Amino acid sequence: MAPRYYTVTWDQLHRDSKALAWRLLERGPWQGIVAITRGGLIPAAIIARELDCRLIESVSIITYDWEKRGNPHVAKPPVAAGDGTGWLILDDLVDTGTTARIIRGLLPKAHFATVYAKPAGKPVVDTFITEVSQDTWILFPWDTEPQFIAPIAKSAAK
Ligand SMILES: O=P(O)(O)OC[C@H]1O[C@H](OP(=O)(O)OP(=O)(O)O)[C@H](O)[C@@H]1O
Ligand code: HPA
Ligand SMILES: [Mg+2]
Repeated sequence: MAPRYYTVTWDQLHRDSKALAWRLLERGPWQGIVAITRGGLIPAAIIARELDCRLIESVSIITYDWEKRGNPHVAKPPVAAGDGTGWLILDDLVDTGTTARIIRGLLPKAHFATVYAKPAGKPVVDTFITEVSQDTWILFPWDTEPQFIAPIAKSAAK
């Protein structure tokens, strides 16, 4: 288990993805978007809407089984983006940078952007919005649900 968690709500993810879209607008125009499944799909949908981009390619790179990192495996390479010239690659976050390095190898000329970044991944991402510390695990809204939490007075008394 990670020492600390950073919980991201749907509202916050929407706001942060729109903030990323503003930054990326200045860097365009874009031929199309490459979404890294699965985590990149929702930021990619939000940003595609803001940038008025309708051409979406997907790449499937499997690196983690929950918090456990394994050997990265490209389950689906890009087919439509050439060497990446003019294309925008989107993922939810960059952590160790492993996934980013693989996608950069596949699409060396593309611009790589994420909503969140940890320090080890910053050198391999071109644009991001929010940085969290390396020992923080980001909990995305699709991994959580609202639930009862004990009042502070009760939990502090233990
Ligand atoms: O910088 P890294 O250390 O490579 O970590 C970042 C990657 O890990 C997560 O994907 P994951 O492999 O968990 O797959 P998922 O998107 O399908 O959940 C996340 O969505 C990034 O793609
Ligand atoms: O902090 C994280 N949160 C969710 N998925 C991840 N995959 C790598 N790091 C993370
Ligand atoms: Mg992913």
